[in-house]
Amino acid sequence: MGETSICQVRATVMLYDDTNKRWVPAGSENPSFSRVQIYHNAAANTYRVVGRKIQADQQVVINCAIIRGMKYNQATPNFHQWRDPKQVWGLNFGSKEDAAAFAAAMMRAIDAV
Ligand SMILES: CC(=O)N[C@@H](Cc1ccccc1Cl)C(=O)N1CCC[C@]12C=C[C@@H]1CC[C@@H](C(=O)N3CCC[C@@H]4C=C[C@H]5CC[C@@H](C(=O)O)N5C(=O)[C@H]43)N1C2=O
Repeated sequence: MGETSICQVRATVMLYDDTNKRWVPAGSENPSFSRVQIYHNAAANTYRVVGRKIQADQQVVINCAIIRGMKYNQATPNFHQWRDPKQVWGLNFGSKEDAAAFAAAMMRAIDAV
């Protein structure tokens, strides 16, 4: 057990390719939706963002720790982004409601770690 999901949304997970200054879909060439969740490990009080492709292979396309002091940027109502030590992640949400729910859970997690 160990981890509980505190939110689940649909989003296309993007990575910023700093070399070519462009966003690329995580996990494959063509953008497609993933089920993105925030997991909480109560024992360790850690949180992470995990996303799996919704289509067949359930490929994990993001597995990113939420760290203290992380800045979560709600660039538009549908596109939010943040930096981890290695790269910049972007989420293109399926709906503004999903975006708002994810942002609320993300900001709770950032405040809690
Ligand atoms: C200080 C810092 O780190 N700043 C970061 C942001 C940040 C601030 C604070 C805390 C954390 C972070 Cl991460 C920063 O500015 N970053 C992070 C890497 C990329 C970027 C740099 C330049 C470009 C210019 C344009 C802008 C951009 O990317 N978009 C505009 C807003 C939504 C727009 C929406 C969707 C995506 C889907 C594809 C592309 C498109 O719509 O076709 N696109 C966009 O074009 C998207 N950029 C960025 O966000």
